Amino acid sequence: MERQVQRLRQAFRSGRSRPLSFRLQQLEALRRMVQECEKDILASIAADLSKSELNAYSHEVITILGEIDFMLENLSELASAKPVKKNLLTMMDEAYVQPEPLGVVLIIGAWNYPFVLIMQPLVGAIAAGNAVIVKPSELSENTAKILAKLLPQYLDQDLYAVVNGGVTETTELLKQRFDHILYTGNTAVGKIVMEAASKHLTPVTLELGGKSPCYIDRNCDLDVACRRITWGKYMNCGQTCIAPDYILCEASLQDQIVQKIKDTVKDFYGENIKESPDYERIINLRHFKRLQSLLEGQKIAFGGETDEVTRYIAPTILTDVDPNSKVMQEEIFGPILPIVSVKNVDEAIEFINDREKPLALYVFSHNNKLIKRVINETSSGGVTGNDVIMHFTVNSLPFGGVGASGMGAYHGKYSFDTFSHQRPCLLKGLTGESVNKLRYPPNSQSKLSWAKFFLLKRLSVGKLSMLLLMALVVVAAVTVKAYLS
Ligand SMILES: NC(=O)c1ccc[n+]([C@@H]2O[C@H](COP(=O)([O-])OP(=O)(O)OC[C@H]3O[C@@H](n4cnc5c(N)ncnc54)[C@H](O)[C@@H]3O)[C@@H](O)[C@H]2O)c1
Ligand SMILES: CCCCCCCCCC=O
Repeated sequence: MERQVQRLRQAFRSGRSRPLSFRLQQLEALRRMVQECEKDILASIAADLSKSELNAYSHEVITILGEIDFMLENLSELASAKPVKKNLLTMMDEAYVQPEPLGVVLIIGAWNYPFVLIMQPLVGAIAAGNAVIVKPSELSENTAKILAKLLPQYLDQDLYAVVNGGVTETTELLKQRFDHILYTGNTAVGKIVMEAASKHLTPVTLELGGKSPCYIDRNCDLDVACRRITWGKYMNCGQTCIAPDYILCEASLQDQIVQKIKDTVKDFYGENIKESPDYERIINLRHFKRLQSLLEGQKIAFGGETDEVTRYIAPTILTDVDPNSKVMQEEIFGPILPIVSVKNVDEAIEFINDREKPLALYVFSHNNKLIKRVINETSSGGVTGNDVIMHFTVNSLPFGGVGASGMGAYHGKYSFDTFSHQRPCLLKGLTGESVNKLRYPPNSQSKLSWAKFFLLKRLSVGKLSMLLLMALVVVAAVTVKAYLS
């Protein structure tokens, strides 16, 4: 591992990854890879998650093609130096922020969207000019293998590498020195990653999980709300980091919600859900058993059927759920949807604020003021009002958690920024020593007064030019008057 990281660092130091032309060429190669190898990529995702290839395309490949296109279109603007406002002392100088690559970065992905969670940060890291090691999840082994096979065929091999493996390999990898680590996965491992990174003072982006609440207001189109929730909850068999984890609503809405979700499940997946190409399976036996145990002692209003051999768990709804029960203590990450009753929106807000900050928050209501109130009085990684999941798809929005659901963000411009250092640059000339005397010893009261004038007066360059122009006009008027008289 050490040698591999060193090899990448050497290639980074050669400066090869920096020119925009090189970055664009690598991003184009990445796009070619996705297009030319689409069949193999889809087959791998499909095999890992018992997913149809159509769903593999719409859940994962579309996002990546969109992200690559965004970077290709916007890279030159993102990477350009941004001039900044100056003060009176620096008005003759050049001041700007120059984004620069961080160096060698590590991207660790999770299994539930195994292609997106490696490729989307990789696009940002390449765009920002870094060397990159990606470590796909060992649980989605087919996608891990295809990434290890394809990426070196399309990308510069000295700058970009794939390391496959499980805990042992990742632990070894984390001993190395990186310039940034972006990790996606559960909170417990997030802490391990952060601790390892701290040994080298390496900054981290942690894309973690949590229980994302979904509040349904009485004043709401329940048909639409339930259709959207059904889609977001049972997509990928509930194994989505921003799936609505549980519903909060007034007790009187509970039965209607159950009925409407039940009807939608039938519309989406048919009478025999097991036969539906759109309904996935649980990733492994450990997660299957964990999910089964969450059903124990619960009132199952819908679903609940399980099949260990195929790791099938039916779309399930639990009603009258006790907030202290096990299903409400951990992120569900499966197709089980508890409904917890609250008296009103005040109680919903209190319920959310009594718990860790979630990765996503959903509110359904016709009342925009109520939606805004819930947003203003709670905190979460992201929010979608009157829908679920969709904020993930807008790459002009930063995607990430807050508090226990993570730190930092990526997607689009935010990926570029995450993998860049915003370097402040001030370029002065070698003249102007008379003004500089103000800061050289010996200090005096009068120097301090001048320094205060120059540094604290809220005089922008614009205002100063206006003042100079006015002074010029006055001088010209006086001169003309003197000439005429
Ligand atoms: N915020 C997001 O974007 C996002 C996206 C997907 C998943 N998630 C969250 O991830 C969780 C599910 O993922 P998971 O953790 O089961 O995925 P996982 O098991 O694939 O683990 C994630 C990564 O951590 C590595 N890893 C596991 N144990 C390790 C250890 N002891 N030391 C070092 N590395 C280790 C794995 O090899 C893998 O690459 C859920 O909580 C979900 O909400 C978050
Ligand atoms: C069109 C919907 C795409 C949804 C992709 C969701 C990815 C979530 C990543 C976290 O698990």
